[in-house]
Amino acid sequence: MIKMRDIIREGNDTLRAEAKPVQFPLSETDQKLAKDMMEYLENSQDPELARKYGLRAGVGLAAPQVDVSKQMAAVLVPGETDDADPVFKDVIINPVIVSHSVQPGALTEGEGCLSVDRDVAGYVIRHDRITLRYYNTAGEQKKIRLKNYPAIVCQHEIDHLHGILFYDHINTSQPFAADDDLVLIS
Ligand SMILES: CC(C)(C)[C@H](NC(=O)Nc1cc(F)cc(F)c1)C(=O)N(CC(=O)NO)CC1CCCC1
Ligand SMILES: [Zn+2]
Repeated sequence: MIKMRDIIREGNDTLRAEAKPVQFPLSETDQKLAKDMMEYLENSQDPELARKYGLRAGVGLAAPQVDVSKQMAAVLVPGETDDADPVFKDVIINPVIVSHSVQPGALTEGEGCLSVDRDVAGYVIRHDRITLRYYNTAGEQKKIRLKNYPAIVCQHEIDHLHGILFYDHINTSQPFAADDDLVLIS
């Protein structure tokens, strides 16, 4: 199972590398990686297991964060209540944002990252809505439209595949600058 010690932190060059596209059909190794990454998110969102193994509760994890420079990321956005279905759950492979809203969106609380052990305040300016094309582990091509929180999570993970970290999108001189059409997502 993936533990916090397997997650690389700022300073590790893999976090700033351009990840390689994944080949299909998935190798045994890549299948296991996809499974392990999703299992990390599931375990980390279970308070008992998170405490037992010292896991930070995560909604997304990209392969470069476990030092594998491949275009693969697990996303698990939970539903409102414990028994509700997840809002979005999949391993996105070779993802491409094929279109997006002109309108920007940002989390009101800013962002953090499993690979960044410090707080960086400010609005992380992203697209409020995206159309995402990706392959799942079965090699099926998917095309989905996401908005608000799930859209933010997927953009955060896709950034990791291109060596981009969340604070690269924060306005350094005015971290909380917001033009009037910015959608603030809570
Ligand atoms: C960095 C961390 C604070 C752990 C962040 N979690 C989070 O924002 N809240 C959260 C956690 C849950 F488990 C369930 C839930 F609904 C909300 C996160 O997982 N990430 C993922 C990451 O670092 N991927 O590389 C950072 C988020 C910032 C915006 C999108 C992803
Ligand atoms: Zn991250």
